[in-house]
Amino acid sequence: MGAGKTTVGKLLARRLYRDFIDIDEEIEKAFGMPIPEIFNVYGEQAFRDKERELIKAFGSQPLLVISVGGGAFLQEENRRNCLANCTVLYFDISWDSWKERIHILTETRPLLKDKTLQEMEQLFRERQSIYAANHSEFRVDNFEAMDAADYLADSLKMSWDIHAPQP
Ligand SMILES: Nc1ncnc2c1ncn2[C@@H]1O[C@H](COP(=O)(O)OP(=O)(O)O)[C@@H](O)[C@H]1O
Ligand SMILES: O=C(O)C1=C[C@@H](OP(=O)(O)O)[C@@H](O)[C@H](O)C1
Ligand SMILES: [Mg+2]
Repeated sequence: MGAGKTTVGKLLARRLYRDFIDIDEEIEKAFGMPIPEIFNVYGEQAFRDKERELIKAFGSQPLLVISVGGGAFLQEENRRNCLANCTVLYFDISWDSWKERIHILTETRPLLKDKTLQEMEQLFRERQSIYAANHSEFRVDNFEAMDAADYLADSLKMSWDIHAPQP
């Protein structure tokens, strides 16, 4: 969480002339309230169930750029659906860079609320092996959001050119 998936995803979609879907935003629309409130009122499991349902629905639609929340890949079904139907880009960020962003994340990410820095680091490191299930990794540390979107759009276009079926 906080690696820039939503921010960069939105910009990338524009560069690729595709619609952008943020699964968290869709979950908020479905419950009619922001994520911290969903966690408070309905609990994390209800959030995860809706997340799974929406990833399955949007993930099978073509020509979208989709941002999923940082916890989505903890569910095997989400990993399976995304890897089968989508090109999965992992936004990798170093602990040192991420640490600098924590203060802008804590209000809106319930999983970071009331955690010590040490507990956050543990969560951060535990999750890295789960994110190894991807098609391509992108180290975000040294990129401004616009530059990240430019870089990813160019890389994707180049790989589509290379892998396009020959006439
Ligand atoms: N490349 C970047 N450089 C610096 N700050 C960024 C970058 N990408 C996103 N941010 C900032 O980090 C915060 C989290 O970004 P967000 O796109 O919501 O991440 P995610 O969807 O991965 O949780 C936002 O305040 C955003 O403005
Ligand atoms: O990592 C997580 O478990 C979560 C990440 C958040 O999305 P971002 O990765 O977009 O912050 C959001 O889905 C929710 O707060 C839970
Ligand atoms: Mg996001």
